[in-house]
Amino acid sequence: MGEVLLRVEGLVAGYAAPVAGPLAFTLRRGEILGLAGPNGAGKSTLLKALWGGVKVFAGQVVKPPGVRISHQAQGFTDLRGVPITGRELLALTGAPPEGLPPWLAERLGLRLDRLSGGQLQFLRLWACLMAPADIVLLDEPSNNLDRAGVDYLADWLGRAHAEQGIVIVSHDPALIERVCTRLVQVDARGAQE
Ligand SMILES: Nc1ncnc2c1ncn2[C@@H]1O[C@H](COP(=O)(O)OP(=O)(O)OP(=O)(O)O)[C@@H](O)[C@H]1O
Repeated sequence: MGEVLLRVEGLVAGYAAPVAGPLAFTLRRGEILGLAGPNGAGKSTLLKALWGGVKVFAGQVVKPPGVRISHQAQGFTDLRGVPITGRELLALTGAPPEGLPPWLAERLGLRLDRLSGGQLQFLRLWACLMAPADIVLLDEPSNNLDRAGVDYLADWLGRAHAEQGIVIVSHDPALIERVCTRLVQVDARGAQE
């Protein structure tokens, strides 16, 4: 069993008021954990709480010292007006381009606003997934991706995650089924492993 990267205990999170939890799970290196549940159950909020992006009302998130987290949020912090290329975006997060699908590798020299929505989504995912982080949090990674993109992502996750612990929120049951080593159900009444 891999080293424990994250221990989540009785986590209740939200904004002005609590909206999600309690959630409890342990994440180890080499695991891909899926957070599943209906719309509005609080999956994205709980994911953000894992790195401190929303308010924690109860419980705790325990990480060993020095553990680094990378988070790919739903939606996009709009960099398309900024004159940087895909290659420069990867350099910003420390993600190597080696291993990118050919249909994206050949466009790395283009400005971000020259990429399609799906190409940009895959690039953002790669920038997050391949950054030097121990824990990777992915919120709806298959949004905007076509079948080839989802297949490439799923194959990559299936092969290359031994060094990391990954948490995925997704409405794509096929992706969850294919890549997750474990599932945690989130619902309005609470969430427990
Ligand atoms: N910035 C915010 N401020 C206040 N409430 C919010 C905010 N973002 C989300 N919420 C509320 O928190 C609750 C949980 O939302 P969240 O997006 O975490 O659920 P989810 O399970 O990820 O939903 P979905 O599957 O639809 O993406 C919802 O009731 C939502 O309206």
